[in-house]
Amino acid sequence: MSPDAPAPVIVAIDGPSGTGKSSTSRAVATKLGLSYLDTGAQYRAITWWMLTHGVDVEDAAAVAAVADRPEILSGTDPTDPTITVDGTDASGPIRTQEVTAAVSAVSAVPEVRARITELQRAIAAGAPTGIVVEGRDIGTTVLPDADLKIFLTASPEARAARRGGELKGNGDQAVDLDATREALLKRDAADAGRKTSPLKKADDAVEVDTTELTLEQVVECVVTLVEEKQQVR
Ligand SMILES: Nc1ncnc2c1ncn2[C@@H]1O[C@H](COP(=O)(O)OP(=O)(O)O)[C@@H](O)[C@H]1O
Ligand SMILES: Nc1ccn([C@H]2C[C@H](O)[C@@H](COP(=O)(O)OP(=O)(O)O)O2)c(=O)n1
Repeated sequence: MSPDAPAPVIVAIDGPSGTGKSSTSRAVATKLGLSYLDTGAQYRAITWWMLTHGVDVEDAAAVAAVADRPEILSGTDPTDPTITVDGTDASGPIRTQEVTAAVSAVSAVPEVRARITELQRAIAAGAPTGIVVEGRDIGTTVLPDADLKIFLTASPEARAARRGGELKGNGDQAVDLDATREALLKRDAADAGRKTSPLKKADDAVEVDTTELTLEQVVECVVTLVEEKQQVR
């Protein structure tokens, strides 16, 4: 790195499902020329591997025993994020309902978290200009020294409507918003209730309630906060 290149900036964005973490993180990273890491995709990828290898995802010991087996690679270009498992593109299969229903159980297993956390820290340390990392425990556990921590929230109704919009976009005509809302809340409860590294706002995170904000407004807000941090460094 040249002597006057700015130090890499590390941004952690956490929050429950449907609060806008992925869309916000990708847009902020693109605008600021940073790398991007979707840690939920990594937990989904290891869950998909468990399901396709016949591992009982409710059996924590069985999951722990093979947690180091899958090779998970994340591409960190925010305009084209990729994920492969043992060399196979997993971007489609990790979004199925089957994986969504199993991911909280798999990601609660400490050996899974240790493995994935190590990958995440290595990726963040290797990002040349810095990185936006989004998930549930980035500000609290993975990158506690991040330059900026954001915790996104939104009402369950707004989050269900956003997810419902995505399902409709995928061709699903009969989206039941109540069922979507219940499924989101159930996953939030599992993610916030687990022992190891639960979903939680870091004490020094800035909380942004996105219920009444457009995506553009949220992105603008986070970009401004990153730029403020960069100026004082
Ligand atoms: N502030 C917002 N207002 C309206 N829709 C939004 C907003 N932020 C995100 N969305 C939309 O909501 C959906 C879920 O957003 P996403 O970024 O995947 O959330 P998360 O990563 O927190 O689960 C996407 O379709 C996205 O375009
Ligand atoms: N840092 C993280 C990121 C995700 N997880 C787990 C818990 C989440 O329910 C799943 C899926 O995360 P993902 O961000 O893909 O979820 P949604 O986009 O909200 O559907 O992974 C986690 O335990 N820790």
